Amino acid sequence: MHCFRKVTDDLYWVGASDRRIELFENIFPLTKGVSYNSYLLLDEKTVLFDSADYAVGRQFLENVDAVLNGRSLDYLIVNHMEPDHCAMIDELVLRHPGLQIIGNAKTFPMIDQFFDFDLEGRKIVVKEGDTFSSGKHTLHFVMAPMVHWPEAMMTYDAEGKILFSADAFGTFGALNGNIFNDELDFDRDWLDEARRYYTNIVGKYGMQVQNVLKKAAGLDISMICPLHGPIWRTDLSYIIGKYDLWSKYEPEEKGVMIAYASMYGNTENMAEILAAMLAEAGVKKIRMHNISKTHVSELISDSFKYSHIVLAAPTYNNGIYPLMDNYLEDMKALALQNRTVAVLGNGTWAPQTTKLISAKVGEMKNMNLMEAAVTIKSSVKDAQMEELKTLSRQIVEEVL
Ligand SMILES: Cc1cc2nc3c(=O)[nH]c(=O)nc-3n(C[C@H](O)[C@H](O)[C@H](O)COP(=O)(O)O)c2cc1C
Repeated sequence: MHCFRKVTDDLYWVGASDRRIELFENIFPLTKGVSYNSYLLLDEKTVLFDSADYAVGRQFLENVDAVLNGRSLDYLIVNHMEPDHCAMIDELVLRHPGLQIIGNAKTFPMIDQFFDFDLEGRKIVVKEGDTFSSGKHTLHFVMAPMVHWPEAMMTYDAEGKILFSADAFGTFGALNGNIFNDELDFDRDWLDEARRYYTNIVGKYGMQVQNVLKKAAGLDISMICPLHGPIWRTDLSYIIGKYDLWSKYEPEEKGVMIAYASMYGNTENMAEILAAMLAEAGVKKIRMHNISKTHVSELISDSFKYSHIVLAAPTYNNGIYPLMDNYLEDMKALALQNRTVAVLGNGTWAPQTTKLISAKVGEMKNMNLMEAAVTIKSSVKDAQMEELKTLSRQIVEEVL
């Protein structure tokens, strides 16, 4: 049975949520599930904006059928060809033989790659600035290349002042009946997952996001309909502001994230000592992670959030402890920049991590490596307490 919701007089949310999914993209743990949003416009012509993941296909189709209420589906706009939004295209074509598909020049080769149905006679190819009239509504197409796939685009409904933003402004998290941002407490319940979604999925493409934000600034937008998570119809500047910060790789908080790896507790002890020193000096925004227990997607999310990052790890077979190495590779791949980083290393016979971690951070863009790194041999002794005090003092001067 259907569970659609009305967005405006003639626009409906026909998406669905998945709370059974363990891993998004088979990588990212989802403790709160995810929603796949799809929107159906009942104008003189009927227009569907994107479809949904196969996992929620039945609910999605029931919602679409219920809103169509006997009408046929005339147009499908494919803003994004990632399978979590396009998996149902062939099913829609089967159910609505006259369906026309609107996409850009990069969309249709991908449809051919993912599906086997014949596109002949169904394609409407649009480019930047093109418009399409569904009756009362004029839809404008805004290309968003590499946010976060090459074919990504957005559709702007000038009458409703609505931006269908594809994956931009989306977040992890299933919807709970409430689909509008003013029906829930985004800052309290959603922001962390929104940041984790953005930084891990889109984070690498900050420059492309900046380009799209500039285009969006020229549009009169009163509602943003993303493909995941809540619809924005109030306080749009809040989420646009977050996207602006994240895509410029600017921290949200002046504070310290301490990410440590430790097998036997000695590197952990060094990290705890530094945290206590910072707290003693009045630093309130300190976030500690044992990276063996925290998923790397959360580490990335907090790395984007805080201004200062402390990395602590033991030496492992002359290299960096593997999970720390993986986290550093991810940080580099996602183009994190503009952070101040301090390194704490450990080793029992030939400590290498201080040097090796510093070298990896040095390969990243605009990273400020603090000189006051600390190396211990197996465990913290009095001499390193002094070095930790020096490092703590320097961090405190910058964050307070
Ligand atoms: C598999 C393995 C490989 C290691 N390789 C090195 C090494 O190459 N160089 C070194 O100095 N210590 C090496 N160590 C020792 C640890 O880095 C060292 O004991 C460190 O103090 C452990 O810190 P923790 O107490 O935080 O786990 C290795 C330890 C293990 C278990």
